Amino acid sequence: MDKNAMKKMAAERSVDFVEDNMILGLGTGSTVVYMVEALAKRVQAEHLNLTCVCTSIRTEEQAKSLGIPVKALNDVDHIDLTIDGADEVDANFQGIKGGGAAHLFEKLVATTSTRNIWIVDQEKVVDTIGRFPLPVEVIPFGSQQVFNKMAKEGLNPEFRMTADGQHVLTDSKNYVIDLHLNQVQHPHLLASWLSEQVGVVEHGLFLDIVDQVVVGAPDGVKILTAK
Ligand SMILES: O=C(CO)[C@H](O)[C@H](O)COP(=O)(O)O
Repeated sequence: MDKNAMKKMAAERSVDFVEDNMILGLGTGSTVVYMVEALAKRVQAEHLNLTCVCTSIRTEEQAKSLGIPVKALNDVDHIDLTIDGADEVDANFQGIKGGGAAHLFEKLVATTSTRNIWIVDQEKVVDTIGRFPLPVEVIPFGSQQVFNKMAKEGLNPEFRMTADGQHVLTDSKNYVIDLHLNQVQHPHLLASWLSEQVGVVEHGLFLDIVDQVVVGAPDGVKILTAK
């Protein structure tokens, strides 16, 4: 089955968890695009009263264009539920995000949220995270020095560039360094090391954050719940 079809299945199922009057976090990425479309249909059909907090300019534009009410993270006092995509997730519900360079806002919204649901296709459920390059957002000033430290640690860093050779910029106008690790055996240790580096704004290790994972697979949608 095509990967996008599996993403769409998971995305459409995930909006069943949305309840009237919720403050809802909306993630970023191609799976989230399907989720926002499905959400807009429910809002319209059931006249749901929702307040949504978006994790990127892209998601905010889509939500607004479909008539979904949006507020800034600073303007809400809590978030009930956040639905987001992910790049990889293991059996312990530890994951990697940031393939769309939105992990800083995504982590802020996720850690404000009472509950977090990820929507993925089955290929993203892995034994050990790290095959997907780990995104790290860094400020442009001195980023080459941060890169050099990562290289010295054996983390195989690579600046994320556009097709025409420019640095990919996050919504906060920062750079992204992708770490080619192949596998992350000790995610908490790596997360601590990265967080200690001056110039690092946020990394894409999302540890102990997600509560449920909605997985699109050829034989249907599976809902995994954290132990
Ligand atoms: O973390 C993210 C963006 O920063 C995305 O949620 C993640 O990259 C998954 O994207 P997609 O749904 O397009 O596969």
